Amino acid sequence: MQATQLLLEEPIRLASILEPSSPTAFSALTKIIGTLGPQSRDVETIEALLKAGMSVARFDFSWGDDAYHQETLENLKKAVKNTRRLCAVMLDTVGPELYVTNGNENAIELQEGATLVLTGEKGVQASATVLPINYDGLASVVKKGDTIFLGQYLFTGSETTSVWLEVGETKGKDVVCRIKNTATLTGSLFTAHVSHVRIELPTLSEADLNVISTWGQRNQIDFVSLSYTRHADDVRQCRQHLNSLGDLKQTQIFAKIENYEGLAHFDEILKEADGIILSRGNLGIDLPPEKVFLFQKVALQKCNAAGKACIVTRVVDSMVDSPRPTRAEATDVANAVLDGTDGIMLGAETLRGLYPVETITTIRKISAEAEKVFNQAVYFKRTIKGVAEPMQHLESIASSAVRAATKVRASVIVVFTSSGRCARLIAKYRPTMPVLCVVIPRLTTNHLRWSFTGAFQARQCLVVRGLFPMLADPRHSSDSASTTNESILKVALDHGKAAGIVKAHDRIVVCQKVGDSSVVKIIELD
Ligand SMILES: Nc1ncnc2c1ncn2[C@@H]1O[C@H](COP(=O)(O)OP(=O)(O)O)[C@@H](O)[C@H]1O
Ligand SMILES: C=C(OP(=O)(O)O)C(=O)O
Ligand SMILES: [K+]
Ligand SMILES: [Mg+2]
Repeated sequence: MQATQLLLEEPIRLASILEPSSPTAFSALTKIIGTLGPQSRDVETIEALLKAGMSVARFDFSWGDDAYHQETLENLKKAVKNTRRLCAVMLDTVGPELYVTNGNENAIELQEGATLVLTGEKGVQASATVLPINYDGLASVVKKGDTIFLGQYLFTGSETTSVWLEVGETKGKDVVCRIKNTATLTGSLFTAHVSHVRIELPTLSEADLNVISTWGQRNQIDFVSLSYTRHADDVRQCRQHLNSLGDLKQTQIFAKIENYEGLAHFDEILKEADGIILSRGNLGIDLPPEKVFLFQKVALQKCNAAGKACIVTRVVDSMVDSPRPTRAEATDVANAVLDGTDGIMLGAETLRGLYPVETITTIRKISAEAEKVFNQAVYFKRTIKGVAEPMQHLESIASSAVRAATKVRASVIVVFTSSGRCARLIAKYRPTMPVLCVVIPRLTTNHLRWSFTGAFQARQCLVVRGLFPMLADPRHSSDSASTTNESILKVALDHGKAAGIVKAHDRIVVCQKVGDSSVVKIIELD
């Protein structure tokens, strides 16, 4: 990254860096996704997570059943009502994940140099010499010398509860491995990762399809995070399934790039998906360490150029056990923001970590500091250069809105939208000020019943950097007659004032349609 990427007024007095930053509700534009589980599923904790800045909750079906995740979601809904903060719901699929169920949950001590058999045989109890794995084809896809990584569910890779195995020989469904480091496996589920090997299991398993049709449909999920996406076809298949479930045709698909194969087909996957998750947990195992940074920078640049949201995962693993991150992790978060990420996803840190709320607060503060020195001018020039001309009207309007807001030092951009499209286009240009998205409901019918659009579209803004959605009152007619808009604009500004981002004499930029034409207005508040 060239030095010009940093907006540092030279010479910056190092002491000024230490001045405390003003804590405001919108103190970070970057979004934070928390994976909810044992340490973060009670109403009180979830309220604290929302106040700390979590705007999307991930329900990972790799572990926990329908009832478990339903109870957590009911608590999330209570917390949303109590705090009046919107939160989107993301359903994470299991996919072709390799895992070992440790039924009796006894800790398993593994000694370096000893032998361990991974078997595809059914009905085998886990022990320190044999582990039953869910994929009976493993023995036919691995060969002598291959590396297998085995960690507890939502492993962080650094702890002593994960182990590296080297494949010796295969016998029938058994893979005989040598243990390369002493470790203790704990918990009821271990996940395995075999480098550079194609696991012949469907990306959407039968179980996944069923979870989407039942839990997903019942709860009108905003996102599916599609684990181990390897091809664009995987996304198309998921889209087809969602479309067959009525309302879920509005659900967005975020493809998780978790291995080499997904990386190799990144461009086609990005075209097909609504967003991308750089699953650095598994990807970090599949890629050599020295290659991870470059993949992240290139992948983020491609997502930014496409105007699609991209999320980076597994950032502060040490906060599973500590109230502060390591300096390397803190710098990693800041660099992800400077690389252009829309959001940060937390896994073990919020699911089972000791400090879930502190983790969210830490991510928000680091993101806010990095956003202050994000060189939007350099980013804007590079992004607009990448857009073919003649530009689409809406792209021109959106980029003009951001340019105008930057030049007049607006405190906020207000955008009216029903689909969220214009808001996402504005976000593509990474404005330095928050974007208040006023989502206007539309009345639709599926010929069986009437319903309003807008709820999905508003919550789906919660994963895009800088977008802060609010649902306009459906009583306002959704046509763009300017009188209606003025009253809605007033409501939006009141919302902004309440949140502390708009105050008297501020300049704001408004993006809306008046009659048939899309306009960008600059307003001085009295
Ligand atoms: N209900 C509305 N009132 C005023 N302007 C609107 C409304 N809906 C969309 N717009 C404006 O229309 C243009 C197209 O935006 P887009 O997000 O594609 O609209 P929609 O979501 O309705 O398809 C943008 O300038 C946007 O601000
Ligand atoms: C997000 C990831 O996947 P999961 O947490 O679902 O294992 C990852 O591997 O980083
Ligand atoms: K998963
Ligand atoms: Mg993963």
